[in-house]
Parts: sequence; C-alpha cells; structure tokens
Amino acid sequence: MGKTLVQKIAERASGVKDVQPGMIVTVNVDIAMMHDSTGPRRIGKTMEKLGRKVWNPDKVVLITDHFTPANDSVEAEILRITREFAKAQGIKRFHEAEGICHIVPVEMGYVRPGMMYVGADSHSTTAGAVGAFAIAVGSTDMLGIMVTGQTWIKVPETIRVTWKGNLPKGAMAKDMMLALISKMGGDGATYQAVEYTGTAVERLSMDERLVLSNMSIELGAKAGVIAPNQIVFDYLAERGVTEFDAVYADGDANYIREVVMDASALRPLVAKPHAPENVDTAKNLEDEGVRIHQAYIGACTGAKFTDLEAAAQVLRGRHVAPGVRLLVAPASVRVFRQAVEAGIVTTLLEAGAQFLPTGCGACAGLGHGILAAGEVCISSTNRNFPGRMGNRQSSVYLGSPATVAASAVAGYVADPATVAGTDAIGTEVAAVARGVAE
Ligand SMILES: CC(C)[C@H](C(=O)O)[C@@H](O)C(=O)O
Ligand code: SF4
Repeated sequence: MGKTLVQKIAERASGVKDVQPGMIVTVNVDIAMMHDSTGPRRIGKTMEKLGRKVWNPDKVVLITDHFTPANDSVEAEILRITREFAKAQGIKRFHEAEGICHIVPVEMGYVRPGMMYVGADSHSTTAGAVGAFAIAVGSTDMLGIMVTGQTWIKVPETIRVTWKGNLPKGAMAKDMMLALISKMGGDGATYQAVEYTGTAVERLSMDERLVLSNMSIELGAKAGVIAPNQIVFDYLAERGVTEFDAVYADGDANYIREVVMDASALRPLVAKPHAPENVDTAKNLEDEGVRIHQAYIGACTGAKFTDLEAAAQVLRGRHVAPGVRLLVAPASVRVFRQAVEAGIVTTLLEAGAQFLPTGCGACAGLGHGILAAGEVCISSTNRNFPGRMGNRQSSVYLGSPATVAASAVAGYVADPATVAGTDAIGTEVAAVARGVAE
C-alpha cells in the first residue's frame, strides 16, 4: 500500500521504516517556530533553570507579532523577554515586528517542501502550503523541542480533499475553506491530515495556498498539506531557495476519506457568529441586511498581498459607507511594501481605510481594532468565536477580503458582485486567486 505525503515526511524525519497512521514516532524537527505569546516568556525560565540552550539556533524562528507594538507595560515586558532570549540563544532568525509568525517563515524561504515544521501556535499548519508536514504544539512541547530538536507525533490518517473545476470570478481561497468547514464541520478532520488537490488547488497562488493550510486547523486537522508544484518552486526560487526534497503521496496511498468539492459552483461565503462552520452565502446575508460597524482586513489568513489586492479591486473608485470603519493590518512589512509599490495602499486610503501596524492586531483581540459591545464586524480573519475580537458582546462575520471590502462599501454584509459588479472585480480577482494569468 502506498503512502500519503505526511506519512512519507514522518518516515524521513523519524528514520523509522514503514511508518503507518496511528504509530507514535519521534521526529527530528527541521524548523521550530515560536512567537512572543507562546515562546520565551513561557519557556525561557525553565530553560535557564535546566541550564539548557537551544539545540540548534539556526533551526529556530522567533517572531514578535501578537504583542507588537506593545499596548501596555506588560506587553512591552514580554517583548523585552523575547528579544533577550533571541540574543542569549544566538537566534539569527529573530523577526521583530516584521510580520505574522505564519507568513514570515514562508516569505523568507525558511520553510521548504519535505520539511518537518513545528510551530507553537495553532495555525502553524499554514506551512503545509509549501509541502511541509507542519504541525502545532503547545509551549510545553516546544520546550522539549528547543532542548532536544525532537518531538513525538502520532502519525495522522489523511483525508484527501479534491477541488475540481476552477474558481469563478470573485471567489477566493477563503470561500473554498468556508465551504469545506461548513461541509465537514469544525471537528470534521480532528487529528487527521488534510491533503488538498484538484485543478482549482493546483492553480492557486502561493498566497492563496496558505489560506487552505492555515484554516485546516478550523477543521480540527493536525496538518493541511498541498503537494508543491511549479507555482511553489517559482515562489521559492524568487527567494533564492532551490535546494529541498519535495515529497509526494504515492498514487495508491491510503486515504481515510475522500471529499470532492466543486470550485466552479462556489459563491462568496460568510461565516456567521460564532463559528467558522456557521456558513451562508454573502448574497443571502446581503438580502437579510446585516449592518456592520467595522470591516477588518488582517491576520495570517487574510492580509497577504493577494488579499489587499482583492480588496483594492473592490474599493477602487468607491468609498467606505458612513458609520463604518475599515481597518487594514498587512500580514507583514514585506506585504505592506509590495502594496505601497503596487499603488494598493493609495487605493485603500482613498476609499477611507485606516492602516494599522503589521501583526496579529485585533484578530485575537490583542492589538488595535477591538470591538465595543453590540458591534458587528466583518473580518478576513479565520476565527469568530465569542469574544475573539476582544468583546464577548460583539459579533464577527468572516469572509474573503473581497467580501469584507464590499461590505465596507455597502455598510452591511454584501456580495462583492453586488458592490463592484461581477466583471469589475471578477477577472482580476479571479486571476489573482487562481495564481495564473488567464
Ligand atoms: C495566541 C496564540 C497561542 C493563538 C494560537 O495558538 O492560535 C493565536 O495565534 C490564535 O490565533 O488564536
Ligand atoms: S493573525 Fe490571528 S490567527 Fe494568525 S497567528 Fe495571529 S492571532 Fe493567530
């Protein structure tokens, strides 16, 4: 019987022959990522007590994103601890306020196909988009990894999700994931790996692939992987990365479940409060007239270059509705710079957007952009649990950046086609989303 992508990486990383789902193996970690919230402030003291150093500082990536820039003295202290840890441990891949922890390792070319990647953050599955076996661990496990360079995993079964057809105009990877989460449920892939395949996936840009892997955790998945193709290789080559060992599932690999989705039937979707699986079409909600106070374009899943570009397609020549705040927190400084160079920042500013510092921001109720009681926000982020954006009495709807932008203009949850016309946004957004020129 053939093997799945994650089975093969687990085999390589553990050195165990014939790794099967359900087996517990010890793997050597290729990259361990921590951030300001889960990293040094939680494990630094214990490492000091044990008198232990990081096993290999070159394999550690440390990011500040959750608490930067600091809002109060507690956060400032956490940032100081993080900075000092990086220095004391000789961690060169320390990125302070340069972007969100799931974006920076990809855009820096640290994470490569075939790698065993471990991150101390639930959305660490994001790195699966380059063909790595990327999993999330808690701080205690990360402490063990920091000291030994190893961790244990129970090798997951794999669900294959095939997206046939092509994304229609205006639909994005976020809509693909909302459709899938709605179909499978928030626990639909608990402790299983999801392998995404099919024509719609193969054509996705790197930015859009990241959304599939990122939001796999909203299915409860252990990992969300995509076999790397030329789009990924080109992305890596642009970063000078040409050496890696890409891994592919065998043709006769054993999948625990097959899910087939039709991309061409996809319409812009929105997750209603208070769960990503609570999905309806943007059009249905538009007909209901759900008024919004805030529109938020941010987070690891929804503020990459492609996301800002999609928002700009909708917002060009339009303005945010009176009484609505449109907040934009780019996913990284690099994204921000690219958006400046492409004129996207000007477009968004002219439409009435307010820019926030790069980082996690209001996504998890930490930075600027927290909601008041009774307020409604539509957001390009990945979670809308009660209180997620800082107030348990607020409501958060999730949509693609195109849907968020359209809603900001309308003043209520809206389908991008209604606001900008299918053709106006369609071709360009769809081409961007597909990652290839038409
Ligand atoms: C704060 C951090 C531990 C958390 C996570 O692990 O996911 C956050 O990034 C989130 O998105 O909820
Ligand atoms: S942007 Fe949001 S989802 Fe992503 S790592 Fe930060 S808090 Fe978590």
